[in-house]
Amino acid sequence: MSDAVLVINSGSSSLKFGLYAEHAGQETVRFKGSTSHIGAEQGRLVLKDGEGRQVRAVDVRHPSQEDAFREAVRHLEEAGAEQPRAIGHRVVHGGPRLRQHQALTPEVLKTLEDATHFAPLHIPAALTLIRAAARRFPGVPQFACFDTAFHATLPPVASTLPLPLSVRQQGVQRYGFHGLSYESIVARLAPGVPARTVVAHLGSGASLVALDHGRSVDTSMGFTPTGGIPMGTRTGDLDPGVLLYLMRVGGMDAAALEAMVNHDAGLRGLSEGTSDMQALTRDAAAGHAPAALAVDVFTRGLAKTVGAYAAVLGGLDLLVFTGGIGENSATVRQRVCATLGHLGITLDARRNDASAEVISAEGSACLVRVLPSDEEGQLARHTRRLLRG
Ligand SMILES: Nc1ncnc2c1ncn2[C@@H]1O[C@H](COP(=O)(O)OP(=O)(O)O)[C@@H](O)[C@H]1O
Ligand SMILES: CC(=O)OP(=O)(O)O
Ligand SMILES: [Mg+2]
Repeated sequence: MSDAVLVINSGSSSLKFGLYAEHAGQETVRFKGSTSHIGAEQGRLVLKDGEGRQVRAVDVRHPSQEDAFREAVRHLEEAGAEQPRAIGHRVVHGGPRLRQHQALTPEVLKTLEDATHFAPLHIPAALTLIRAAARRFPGVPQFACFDTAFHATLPPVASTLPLPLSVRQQGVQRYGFHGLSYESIVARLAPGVPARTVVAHLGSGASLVALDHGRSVDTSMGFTPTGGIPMGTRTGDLDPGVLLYLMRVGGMDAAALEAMVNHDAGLRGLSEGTSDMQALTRDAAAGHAPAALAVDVFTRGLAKTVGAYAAVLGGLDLLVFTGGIGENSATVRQRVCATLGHLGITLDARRNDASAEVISAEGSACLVRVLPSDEEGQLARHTRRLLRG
């Protein structure tokens, strides 16, 4: 029987997946793929083999995550992938009772179902994928890895929201997300994780974490992945008075507000068009004022959070950029770092333009790095560990 582990990372608009085998105690990629723009008119499915060679690249239209999953499995099989021994799912939010990576038993599934109101955008999608995978691979054990698990180390001063006790007792608190991504960065830096590190995960969803010797001590997303810094289509933190105003004066109900703050806001709302950072930085450079404003609001939110976390950590030794924007946008990194000179950050422009692994200048008091997020590798490691019990 194969020892392959299939991992499924469903994000807000993409599905990333991978098949991993174990060689000399290390998880190695057999295949890795992604499908983008789920729900949009046109997306793209890309599949690569273990050597990074592209074995598939096709235009696709996937109305839902389930369609994307079915197609991903079809392409994997056509490319010669073996049947998985176990399946690991990234689950963004498990609510207050599911914070540890674990086997998906019927009880755990029920607990996840009961937590739907904690993350109505994420939990139903995760449940759909788990059920689709169970139908497609009957009898193959499945495991859930939660984005929130990494943030179990948040001290009460960071996890507590300033709300009455009766509300806090319901589990309304800061959970924090992108935990698998942060953990992959810590693993990459180990054993030399500097004492005072900030990681900025900048993808469709974006958040930052303050790491004290590699442990999460503060993070920008809160009760849901809608909070924190402004994102592609999400507001990030917002004066609660705005929501009350829109309910009273705009007549908006919970569903309308949920759609607005998650899908029509952030870069998309500011630019009155796209949420794609690559297009926005290009349009901003060409003098398009709404695009320039969108980039400015995004980078200012980022810089302010890095500054706040330097205060929490008592200084900063290392700043890491990761995620689609963090790994690719020299403009965003340059804008953020330009306002952080007082923390001892100096960028090397050439290295930044090349997205080199170290982009700070020689002699910069704070190191700045660009590192790839490896949520899938982290999923594979956890899944195999859990499979072995
Ligand atoms: N060269 C680039 N310059 C700027 N932004 C980029 C570039 N390449 C990708 N991005 C941005 O990365 C984001 C997607 O990041 P990713 O981490 O893949 O997202 P997801 O959260 O869906 O996993 C998009 O907003 C896209 O615009
Ligand atoms: C937590 C979250 O926002 O996930 P993603 O960035 O994958 O949408
Ligand atoms: Mg993501």
